[in-house]
Amino acid sequence: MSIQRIAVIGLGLLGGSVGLAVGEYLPGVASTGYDADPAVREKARERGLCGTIADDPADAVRDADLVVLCVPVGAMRSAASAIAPGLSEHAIISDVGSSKQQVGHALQEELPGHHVIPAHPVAGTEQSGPEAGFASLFHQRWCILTPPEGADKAKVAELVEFWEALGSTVEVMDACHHDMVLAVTSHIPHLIAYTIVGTASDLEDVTRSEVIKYSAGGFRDFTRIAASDPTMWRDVFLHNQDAVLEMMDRFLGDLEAMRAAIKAGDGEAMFDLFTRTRAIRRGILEQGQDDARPDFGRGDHD
Ligand SMILES: NC(=O)C1=CN([C@@H]2O[C@H](COP(=O)(O)OP(=O)(O)OC[C@H]3O[C@@H](n4cnc5c(N)ncnc54)[C@H](O)[C@@H]3O)[C@@H](O)[C@H]2O)C=CC1
Ligand SMILES: O=C(O)C(=O)Cc1ccc(O)cc1
Repeated sequence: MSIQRIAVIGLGLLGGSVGLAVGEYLPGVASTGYDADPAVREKARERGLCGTIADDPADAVRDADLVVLCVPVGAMRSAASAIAPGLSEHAIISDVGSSKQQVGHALQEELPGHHVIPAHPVAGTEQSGPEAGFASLFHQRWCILTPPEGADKAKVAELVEFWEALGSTVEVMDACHHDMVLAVTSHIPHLIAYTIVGTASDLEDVTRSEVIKYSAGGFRDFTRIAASDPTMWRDVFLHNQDAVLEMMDRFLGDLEAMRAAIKAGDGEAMFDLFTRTRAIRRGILEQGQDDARPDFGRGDHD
């Protein structure tokens, strides 16, 4: 592995997991971490999330071969600007942000002449903060790289090797395509969960307490997703606006069609859709991609 020193900026769920995974699966690689919040830096030292925790962003990235920005997508630009004075010319600057087009542009604008290769490990939980990370988060998960046109192929290969060492399978994709796919598979599902849980909590008192009491079913799964970090998700919707709006319009059209089917008593339309969606779920399980691992997201991974 040509990457010998890495820097992790932002030490929450993703940054903490990257730091712990490097310690576990790349023990020869030196890691330095930095977080803008001093309380997070303190917790990161306590948990040993990285070999060293720096108190200054430019110091954190000095001599690093790879810098991974693990901050909310709305903070990527300022994090990039803060590390700029310490960056080596040869360093790869990457990130883990959930949306890619705007993040990629922000990083390239802030760091002209540097090797910017955005990435998105499609791996996470509803938890956040420096206590939430665990080394195996990226095992058997996709990591999508969205290198800009003209990116150095050798640097892309180094980043592929890094994510594979952490247990991921890497796919290279255009950033615009990434944002469209993730809008429908991740961003809109989160929006639906936030909305349905909000709708339930707006019900009158008696019904609301019943919703909580009987939430062993599908609603319970929505409450897990709706417990996800508000800052992170606000930023995703602010920075993947076009793709989310496009996919949302399609979804609202389909929801409207189901409303019409229910109103018309059209059981066949319902049965057809439910049969199709059941086949999709079975396909996911056959590929071994079910995220509902018994210990998934319960914070007991250390
Ligand atoms: N939570 C998840 O399941 C997943 C999140 N992501 C992406 O990973 C990134 C981080 O998410 P999480 O780790 O979940 O969030 P988190 O809230 O657990 O951690 C983010 C950390 O960044 C720090 N931070 C904020 N601005 C900063 C700055 N300018 N400089 C240095 N530190 C700063 C915060 O203090 C916080 O400790 C986001 O871009 C998110 O979209 C990607 C895959 C999964
Ligand atoms: O907790 C869940 O179910 C998730 O979907 C985690 C997740 C959140 C954001 C991402 O960009 C990728 C994965």
